[in-house]
Amino acid sequence: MRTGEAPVTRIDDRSVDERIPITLLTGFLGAGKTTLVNRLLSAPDAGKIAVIVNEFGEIGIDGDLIARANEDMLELTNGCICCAAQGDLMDGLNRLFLRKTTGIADPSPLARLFYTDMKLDLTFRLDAVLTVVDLKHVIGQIARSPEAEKQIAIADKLIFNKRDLVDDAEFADAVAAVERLNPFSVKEVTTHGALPIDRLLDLDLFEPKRRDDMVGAWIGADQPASASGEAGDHAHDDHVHTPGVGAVCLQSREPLEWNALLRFFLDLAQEKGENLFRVKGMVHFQNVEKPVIFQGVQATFSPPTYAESWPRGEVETRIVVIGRDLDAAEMQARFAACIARRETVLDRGLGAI
Ligand SMILES: Nc1nc2c(ncn2[C@@H]2O[C@H](COP(=O)(O)OP(=O)(O)OP(=O)(O)O)[C@@H](O)[C@H]2O)c(=O)[nH]1
Repeated sequence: MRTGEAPVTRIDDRSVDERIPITLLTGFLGAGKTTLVNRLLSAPDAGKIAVIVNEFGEIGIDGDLIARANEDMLELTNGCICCAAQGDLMDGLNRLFLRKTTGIADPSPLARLFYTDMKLDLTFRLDAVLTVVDLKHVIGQIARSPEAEKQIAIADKLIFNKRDLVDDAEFADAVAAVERLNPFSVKEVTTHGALPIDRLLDLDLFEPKRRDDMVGAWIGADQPASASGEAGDHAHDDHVHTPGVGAVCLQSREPLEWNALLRFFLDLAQEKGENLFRVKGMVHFQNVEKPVIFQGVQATFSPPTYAESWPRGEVETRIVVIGRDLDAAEMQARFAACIARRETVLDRGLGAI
């Protein structure tokens, strides 16, 4: 959905999603992306993976660094996934790993493509945006680079790398600095990108549809409330005015009204523009039993889908908004206006007459 367009609700049949999963790997210069990809490709259970190393039109400077450890590995050094999808290149391929060469690249245009390019959407699904974080240097990178902030803000999973280079105090400071930008994403801590394949691929964290067990993690519902920087029902004073990049979590146990929430997001997308990075929501709508997954990257929203069940069985709307200079108090006030008005006994009685 682009700003101004109404989304179409669709119900997914998860059992028949045979699209090729794409993992988008991003992270600042030298964070450890190549190291991680090398490890991944050497894993005996890696299967057939294509690695697209570059952004469009760039020279493949990293190509030689990626060890051809596995004969099933396919590397597209100047690849465009749209073109690749048309050839036999993709035959038998079961995974595609997209590795951004440039450490300062913004991953959001590509993520948005999955909402807007229907041809791409037929063949591929974006599994997750993984952002590698250099624990040693991330605080300086956040201070100097808006792109570094954005890469962290948009991540579905943050991979804190180079644990060997920081002591416990530096580690805690770095994690705190990153969590201020994106408190809700799933996290891993590692050295030299040494993570098992099942913690990197097939996570279903970008737009959870296939794995209900990931929905709670996707929306940060598995994390303690004190770490979440919530607005909504439980606003914390220290998160009400967050300059720079930050997250606001809106929550409500009362059901919401569809049109009002839609208006809320259309207005937010219009007002914030480029400064709105990511929206992830699991919404309890009036007269709808199942949770509705509602999410977007910048002003582009995906069609809402249903999840099968509520995390921990708790029926509660939880929407995470990540962006720059968000006014949590104002957002909370507007969000409160989206709560559906209760039908009173009298109203129902009158309706029956
Ligand atoms: N000590 C230590 N060094 C690491 C770790 N991970 C990666 N490195 C080193 O950090 C340097 C950069 O790693 P790369 O994997 O090339 O990083 P990258 O993100 O691909 O770098 P760019 O392509 O420049 O963006 C290399 O010298 C790696 O060997 C780690 O966990 N600990």
